Amino acid sequence: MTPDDVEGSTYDYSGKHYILEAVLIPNMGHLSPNSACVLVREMIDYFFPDGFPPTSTVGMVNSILGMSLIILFLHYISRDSLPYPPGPQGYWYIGLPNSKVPSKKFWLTYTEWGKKYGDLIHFTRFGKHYLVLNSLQATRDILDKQARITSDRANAQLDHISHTEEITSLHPYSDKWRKSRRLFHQILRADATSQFRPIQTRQIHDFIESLRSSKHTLKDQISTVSQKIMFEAIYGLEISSNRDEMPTNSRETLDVDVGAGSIITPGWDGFKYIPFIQYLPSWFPNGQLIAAHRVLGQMTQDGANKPWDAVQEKIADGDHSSLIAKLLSRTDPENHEEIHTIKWFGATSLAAAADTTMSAISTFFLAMSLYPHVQSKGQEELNTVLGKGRMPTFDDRPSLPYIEAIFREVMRWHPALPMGIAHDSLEDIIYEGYYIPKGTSIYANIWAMTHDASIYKDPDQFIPERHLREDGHFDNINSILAYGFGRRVCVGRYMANDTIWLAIAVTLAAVEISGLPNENVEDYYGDGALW
Ligand code: HEM
Repeated sequence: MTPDDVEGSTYDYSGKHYILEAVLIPNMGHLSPNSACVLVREMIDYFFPDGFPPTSTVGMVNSILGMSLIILFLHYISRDSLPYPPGPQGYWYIGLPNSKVPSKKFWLTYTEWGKKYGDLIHFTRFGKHYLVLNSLQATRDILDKQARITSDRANAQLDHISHTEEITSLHPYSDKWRKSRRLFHQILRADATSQFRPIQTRQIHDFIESLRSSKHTLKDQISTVSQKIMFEAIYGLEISSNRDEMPTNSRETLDVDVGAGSIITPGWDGFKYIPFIQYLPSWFPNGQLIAAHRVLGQMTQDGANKPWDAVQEKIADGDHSSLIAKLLSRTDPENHEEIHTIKWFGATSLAAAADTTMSAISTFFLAMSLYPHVQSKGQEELNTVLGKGRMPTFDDRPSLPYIEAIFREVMRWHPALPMGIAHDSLEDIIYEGYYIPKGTSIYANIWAMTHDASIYKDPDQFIPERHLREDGHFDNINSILAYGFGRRVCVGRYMANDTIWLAIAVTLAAVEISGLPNENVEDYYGDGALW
């Protein structure tokens, strides 16, 4: 190789030592891809003069050193000489250690870190890059405007063991996701969700009855109504409570998922990227995580199979009334791919809807308990518009602006997924002079955005009035940040809007909320991401 092979280079190519020198110099952005290839080829020649694989011990040591340097070199040239966004520094390869990765109420920590690092916070874990976006502007620029390259989901070897990749919310950006999302859209788009309103109405009225008589905790009852709506709407199945075998299964699946490195907590899935981790024996540090993924895999499968089998039994008995049965009746029985999509549409609906809906309704109860004057104002509006004793219906929604404002404030005050679900980047991104490498997990800190004091005065206070405008209009429902961004925005948001709005309106019309019974307020506004 001659100096001409490397464009604009100032190196002395008289000996092979230039390779080491080049590798150790971080700013390699001036190299063209061609020149980089030539350099890598030269490095291979240098470290493997007798060919590959090496036959002696010295050759083996040489090759390990050589491969490490080549990887380091490729890493540096891909940075295009721009810095990563600022963020907490970790150790080589390990990146940020466990003890430094926020796990409890992590959205608060990232909001606090934003004061030090700014709107973009970057860190690494085991070679995986993480980026937290603390401002709406940066989120719109990266997740909305660049949605074509920021709509992937992380997918590691362990996700095959846990089968979580079968859940639509966790599908990589692929044809499989597109097909599944199309099915969701067909059933849950704005003008289709009214089909579920009779179910939502009946279940929410039953919930009010249970509030008066049930011995279960309030949280259990809220969880029950959230799950009952989904089981009936999708599978046509009646469950008795959230402690039934089927829903408990989906609840526990989520718990195990969080423990096993869920992608709703930035950095916690980092260990999944340790090379060959799926082959570690269980006695090895982190080896138990593989076992946890196997358990998760069984639970994920059960969560999909049990309601599916129950529907098949109903179909065999001649009952074709459920949504799943209707979808199957339109599908060629030989089209196994389509049937698989329908099956996992059901499982995803349960997993994605139940706890998010529960979180929002719990937040409403907490707010009414802490802000009794808001409750009174809501009840006054209901009495004035509907007359005392009449239960609100979906048709009343446009004439109840204060109830609408309470709903909007619930969604702002404590979003169910305060940092959404990570979007992974499919290409390198340069933003505001920073380099965001391909494969970065990008989190929108929704909580930081809905608590931005420059937009929401006294953001920690529950103030529905902030949503009331003089012209009487509300922002489009799609502006609710709690539903996420870009092409992965929550596809169930219209159904969620209906359930949560009706639960708020009917509860206010029917019961007085005064202090939360027998439970710690923190249970409603707790450490978990979902509630
Ligand atoms: C309070 C209620 C809800 C909230 C706050 C919520 C929030 C979210 C968020 C933040 C995401 C991730 C968006 C992103 O990646 O940027 C999401 C995705 C999703 N949600 Fe919801 N959700 C709710 C209810 C529901 C319901 C009722 C359903 C279904 C019936 C549902 C189905 C889904 C699905 C399938 C996805 C994955 C979309 C995709 O990856 O393409 N959600 N949701």
